[in-house]
Amino acid sequence: MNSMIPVLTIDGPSGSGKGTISRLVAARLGWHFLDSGALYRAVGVAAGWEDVDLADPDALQRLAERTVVGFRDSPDGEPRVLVDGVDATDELRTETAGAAASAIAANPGVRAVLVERQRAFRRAPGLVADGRDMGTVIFPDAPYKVFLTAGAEERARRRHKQLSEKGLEVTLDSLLREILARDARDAQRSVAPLKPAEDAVTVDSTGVPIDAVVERVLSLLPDSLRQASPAR
Ligand SMILES: Nc1ncnc2c1ncn2[C@@H]1O[C@H](COP(=O)(O)OP(=O)(O)O)[C@@H](O)[C@H]1O
Ligand SMILES: Nc1ccn([C@H]2C[C@H](O)[C@@H](COP(=O)(O)OP(=O)(O)O)O2)c(=O)n1
Repeated sequence: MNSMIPVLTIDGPSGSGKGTISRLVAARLGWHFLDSGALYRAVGVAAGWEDVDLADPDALQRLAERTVVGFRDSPDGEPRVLVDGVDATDELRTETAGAAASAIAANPGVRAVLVERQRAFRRAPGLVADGRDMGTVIFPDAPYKVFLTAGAEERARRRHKQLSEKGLEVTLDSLLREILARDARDAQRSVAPLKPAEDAVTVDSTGVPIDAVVERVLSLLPDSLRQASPAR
């Protein structure tokens, strides 16, 4: 039965390290990985391509229904994301796509379309799921839940470094403003707001190196699960 397959949820605000930590933990465990934000970002990018009005909830829901998102492994460990068959990985990682995703994600119709698609990622031997509502809405029965945080200035610095390394020039100030605006919108929306699940363990990664965060998260799982087996 699907509910027998273990899930580790990692929710938190932008730049807290969810994607990085989730991928590393999934690799250590030999589990699958769900980047749920990529699904919302893909609808945002598709809206730009098809000129769909972000303020039209029905049009957005229909767009979410027909947008096909695929993930393909890549040698650098960061999976490529295909939107309707087109590799849109670089476009998806921009702050413009993040802001569009955050706006779209407040739409209950869009969220409803994506629920079952996200649950389909739960496959043996296990799943690490990264997002905003993984522990609260999508996998409420997950046995392991983390709420990953870090101070807003540090998150903005991390994002700034990440984008600069990709050759994208954005000022630190504008990134901090965008991150704070996105935090507020994601936490204040009425449907599936960003908040820790009641049974989540909060991990503050401010000033904590990536490998130490990975170990902290892995320490929440029993030894028996920490024996890596290849993901299928
Ligand atoms: N604990 C950490 N310390 C320093 N940098 C980190 C840490 N965790 C993540 N990062 C870096 O911060 C950036 C944003 O991380 P990411 O995983 O994309 O966050 P999120 O998925 O929560 O938005 C990446 O460049 C990543 O390497
Ligand atoms: N499970 C999720 C995942 C993302 N979202 C929305 C809200 C976020 O601001 C955007 C983008 O999410 P994503 O995780 O890709 O963004 P960050 O990497 O944290 O900056 O999508 C959501 O509402 N629910």
